[in-house]
Order: sequence, then structure tokens, then C-alpha cells
Amino acid sequence: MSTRSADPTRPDTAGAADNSGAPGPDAAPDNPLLRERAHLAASRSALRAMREEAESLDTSNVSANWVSAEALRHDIDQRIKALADLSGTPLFFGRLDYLHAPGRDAGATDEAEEAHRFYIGRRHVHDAGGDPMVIDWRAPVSQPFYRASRRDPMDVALRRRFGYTGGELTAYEDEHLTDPTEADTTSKLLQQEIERPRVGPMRDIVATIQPEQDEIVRSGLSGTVCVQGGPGTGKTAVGLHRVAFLLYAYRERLARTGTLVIGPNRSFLHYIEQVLPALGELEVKQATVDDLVAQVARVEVRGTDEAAAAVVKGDARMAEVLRRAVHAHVTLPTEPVVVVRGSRRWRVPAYELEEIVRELQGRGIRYGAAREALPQRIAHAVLVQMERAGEAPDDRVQDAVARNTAVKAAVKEIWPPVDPAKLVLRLLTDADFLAEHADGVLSEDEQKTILWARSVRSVRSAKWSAADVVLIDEATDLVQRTPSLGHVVLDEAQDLSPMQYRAVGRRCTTGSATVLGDLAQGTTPWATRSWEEALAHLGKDDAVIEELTAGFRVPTDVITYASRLLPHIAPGLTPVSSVRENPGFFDLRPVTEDAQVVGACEELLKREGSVGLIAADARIPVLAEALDAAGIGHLGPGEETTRETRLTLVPASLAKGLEYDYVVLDEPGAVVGGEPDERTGLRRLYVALTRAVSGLIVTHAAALPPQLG
Ligand SMILES: Nc1ncnc2c1ncn2[C@@H]1O[C@H](COP(=O)(O)OP(=O)(O)OP(=O)(O)O)[C@@H](O)[C@H]1O
Repeated sequence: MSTRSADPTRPDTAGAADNSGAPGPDAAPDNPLLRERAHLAASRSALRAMREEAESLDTSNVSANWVSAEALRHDIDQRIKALADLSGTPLFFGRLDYLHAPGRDAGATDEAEEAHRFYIGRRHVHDAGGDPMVIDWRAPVSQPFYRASRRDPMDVALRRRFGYTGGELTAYEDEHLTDPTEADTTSKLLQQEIERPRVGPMRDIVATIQPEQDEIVRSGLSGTVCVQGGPGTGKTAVGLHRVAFLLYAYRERLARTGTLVIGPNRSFLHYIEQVLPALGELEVKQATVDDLVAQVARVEVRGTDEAAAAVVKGDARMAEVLRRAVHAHVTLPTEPVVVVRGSRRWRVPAYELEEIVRELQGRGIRYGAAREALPQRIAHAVLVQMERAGEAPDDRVQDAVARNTAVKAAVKEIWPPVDPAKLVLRLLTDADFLAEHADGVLSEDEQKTILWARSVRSVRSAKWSAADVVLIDEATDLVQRTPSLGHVVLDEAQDLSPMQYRAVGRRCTTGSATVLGDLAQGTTPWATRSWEEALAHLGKDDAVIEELTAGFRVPTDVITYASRLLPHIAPGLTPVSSVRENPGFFDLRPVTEDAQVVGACEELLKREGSVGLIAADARIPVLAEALDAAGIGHLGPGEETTRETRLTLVPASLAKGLEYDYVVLDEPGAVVGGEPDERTGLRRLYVALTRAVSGLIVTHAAALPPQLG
């Protein structure tokens, strides 16, 4: 491999690595860097032309009606946005020169170099004649950029990576994959990209997706993939790029069915929200599980549960309790239904009604769907009698009978409407009602644990907890099917309860999912014990489970230190091995006062990049005060850093998924002690220890947890 950079006007610094490619009109023929810059400039103009064309589209005469004109306008607006030339985001980052022009017959003799050469970038750009200038990274032709190797060159003669400085193309690096004399080295540009300081929100990794990550990114829409990976192995990045890939490969289907990214909290969603737009995807919804279920239940979360209650409420057995409670509303008929029409009376006897009800129960359809079907079934029984009596009733008569007051009254009696929120309220407040449906499912103690201490008058005045709302969501789905999306990405999945997995699962029953998580980072009392179990709750038993172990975030010394906790928090998991060359730094620092913690932050703020001060939640107010006293501005997690304010004060409970260039971790013992049990505490500490990209200072006034050795 050879890297060329620096001054492109001096042919000796760039050029030797490249001997292919026709010179552009303005480029020196022997200077590859200039030629590549010329291609970049030409691609930019082509992109501008594409955008201008989209902007000039006149939709006024095209569409038949107002609604479709609006839809068309929206599509065009989105396209214009997607065609924006984002400053600071290079239009292409790589190039592939194939040995044979892809897509041609083996015997074809098209020797035009353009047919062999492809620039790989974030979006497709073509020239006025429709010929590609830049190929979308998701296109099949781009795949070897991520996967080709000397062992399997995938018909690629040259892979070139480009380096940029401040938006300028300043370097390139070549690999001649079929040249046996060329030594195999690691890419400097790749390494630089991985080591680049972090500022602002998460960014895409499209130029440097690794082969094992690419396999996950490009796996098809039909299957669910579950990724177990330690801190910083790129799970979130992979999940987001997978959505982008699926939207490219299955655009129409997913435009109809929709995609959704689920994250643990708002600050995390805020942190990742720029990635998909940067990849040209503007329409992906993002939410937390709490948001999703609250939308359906239409109640507000105003209460919290004791851990013990939340564990029982999140247990999958609650689904059975709810199923019983919903279906117990059906009462087998004991009275006939008598329909009077004109001078005649039609009588459907109780035993026949019972047959209808049992048949509907046996069909396994939703409670609400069966309820809607019942009047028509009763009407049908009446129609059969009419026909036997020599009448010739049609569909209109059947509809009229179904709407008859006697039929309606019978339906209300037999199959009454169920309000899911009211049902859950009753289960949580009426001990007898709960006992009736939880008998043999939950123990008496478990029932006591979830019953509310105080009686509540209405759904509105109830102080619903997050776990309660998931129960309402389950009950709602028993009554009426939840619409399914085409694909759901579920990040930080290890923290979900079985009932939450079910809630997510019903949002992708007819679609697929990407499940991302780390068993070692599970910090809820109901955290996932095994992915097989979680996938069963999700309804995706046939998912493929992949493991990522190469770490892109945390420097070696830090991850080695943090991994000391693994045997105590998730025995059997493979420790992450850092791919960062920059060793970073790691400092364990005994302190006696908070001012020294502030001092550590000040020290790190002298360096480039973001700084996070992570502390036990209970320590946040004191530390905020200490920072204020020292005149150091600070932000909350998820808030965007600026040049002036680069320090974020992070409660340990919100650190998951986030990263900072430098981290000061305050008082590990307090982080552990802030959790209800030791294992959860150590897991919280593991999360906090693994947020740093370039350096970590651990400050402690008290003894360090013995598990750290
Ligand atoms: N192939 C890659 N090239 C460059 N950077 C990468 C690559 N993969 C991941 N990264 C970077 O590594 C960091 C960690 O990635 P990410 O947050 O996706 O990891 P994670 O596995 O979700 O971590 P956690 O378990 O802590 O949430 C991010 O800054 C991401 O951009």
C-alpha cells in the first residue's frame, strides 16, 4: 500500500502510486491528486446540476389532485435536501478500479476505463449524459470497497482511499489487491479516521466500515440480525448504516411500511440524529420504547415503580394475565336473540349463539376483530332462517339485521368493548380481579407487589409508570392489531424487559429487526440474560446472532482496565480488543476534594475535542456547583458542544451509548453504590469506564471497587 499526500502541485509527492486514468481536461496528466481533485470538482458541479434540475421541476400540471400534488412536492423537496452538497462531507471517499467492467459478459471487450472505475461516495451523482460520476456506497458495485482483500480481491485491481483536510482532497492511498509483491499494511487514512477527535453529535462511518460490520450492514431485509458487541465496537453505527442500506436496497417496500430506530433515551436519540440525514435518509423515525407505547396508550407517565414491581410487570407472564383478563369479558349467551322485522320474529336460540361465539374464540383473532364480526354472524343465522322460510334476503338485509337493536344489545352483553387502559387500571387496583386472572400465573406475593397501594379513580388521574404503559400497549394489541413496520432497529436492547421486547416485536411482526446490545451493559433489574431468550420475546427466534469484538472507541489501556469487570458482570463474553493505535492515556488519581475533580476537567479541556465528566447521579448537583464556582461552562448529555463549551456533565445513568474524547470518571465506588445491587453497579461502572476515545482520568476519594483489582 502506498499513501500520497501533501502538495499536489509538486508531482513528486503524488503520482507514483497511480498509473491509470485519463487526465481530466484541466489536470496535469502525471499528477493523480490533481486528476482526482478535478473529478471532485466535476462531481460537485454535476451534483449542483442535479439539484437545480430537481428545484426547477414544476408539479402544478402533473398531478391529478391536490393530495397527490402535495405528496409529489414533498418527494421533490426531500430529493432536493438529499442532493445538498454538505460542506465538510466529502462527495466521495474511495475509488475502485475493477479488472473487468462489472455487469458485462466475461468476453466483452469494452476497454473504456470509465467502465472499470468507480468513485464511491455518500450518494449517487451522474453527469448530464446520465453516466455515473459517484456511486452510492450502498450499490452492489461499491461492496468490494469494504470487503475485498488480497485473499479475495473480488475482481478489484485497485482500491484507493481519499484523505481530506477541511473539505479539500489532500491525500490518497492505494492498494493493488492482485499485486503479489505489494505488502499488506494497515491503512493510515483508515487509522486517522478512527482516531479523529470527536466533536458534536455522532457522525457516519461510511468511509471506513469494516468487513465484519459490512456483512451486518448489507444483510437482507427478510431476516432479523442480533448483534452482541462490547463498548465501542460500532453497534450503533452499524445499525444506522444498515437502515440506510435497507432504504436503498428496498426503497419502495420500506417507503410503504416505514422504518424506525429505537434508542434508550432522548439524549441518546439526539446524539445519533444527524447520522441518517448525513447519509441522505431523512424519513426514518426515531423513538424510545416509552414514546412508542405512550402514543398508543394515550396516557402520561407520571409515576415510577419499585424495582420489584417493575420486574413483575415486565415479565412475559403478564401477557398471559392480560390475555385472560381481556378474553374473560366474553360471556356465553344464555338467552336467545329475537329480531323483529315487519310482522315477523326471528329467533336465534342460545345454543346457536354459543356455537357462533365458540367458533370466533377458536379462530385466534383479536378480541376487537371478533367483536366486530359477531353481529354479522348473528345476522347470518337470521338470514338462513329467512331463506328456509322462503324469503330471498340480500346483503342489505343482513347489514340491517346486524344493526338491529336486539342484535346490538346481545353483542354488548356477550362481547362487550374493552378499554385497555381501564382494564390495566382494574388489574392494578382490584386485588380480586387480579387474583382471578393471575391465578396460577403469578404468585400471591407477585400479585401483591404489583398492586397499587392507593385506589385510583380514573385512567386520567392515575400515576402510570413506564412499565404500566407497556401493559396497556399489550392489552391494546389484544383488542386490536398493532400496525407493523418494515424494519426496526433496536439499540441498547439489553435493557429491555420481556414485555418491552414484545411491544417492539409487535411493531415489526411482518417486518424484520436489527437488535443491538451488550449483555455486559445491562443495567436494569430485568436486563437480558441471553439473546436467544430476548429474541423469543421479540417473536424473532430465527434471528442470526453476530458478535463484534474490535473496539473503535476505547484505547487499549482503558478497555483492558474496564474488562477486569467482565468476569463479574457477564462471564463468558469476549473482551473487546481496541483497534486504536493511539494508546491514549489512562490515569488513576486519588483526590481529597471536588476541586481536584474540576482541576482534572480543566486539564483535559486544554486538549482538542469533547470532555465528559461522568459521575454517580447523586454526585451531579455537587459537581455542577463546583464547576460553576470555577467558572467552567458545562452541558447536559445530548446537548451539542460548541467551541466555547466542550464539557458535558453526565449522570452515570445517562452515559450509555455516548462518547467523549476525554473523560473524567468521578468516584467509581459511588457509581457502583448508586445502583440497587452490586452487579448492576459494576455494569454501570463498566459503561462509564468505556466512554473515552483518547483518555480517561479516574478520580477517587474513596477506595476503588475491589473487582477492579
Ligand atoms: N468502522 C469504523 N470506522 C471508524 N469509526 C468507527 C467504526 N466503527 C465504529 N466507529 C466509531 O466508534 C465509536 C463507537 O461506535 P458505536 O457508538 O457505534 O459503538 P457501540 O458498539 O454502539 O458502543 P456502546 O456499546 O458503547 O454503545 C463511534 O465513534 C463510531 O463512529
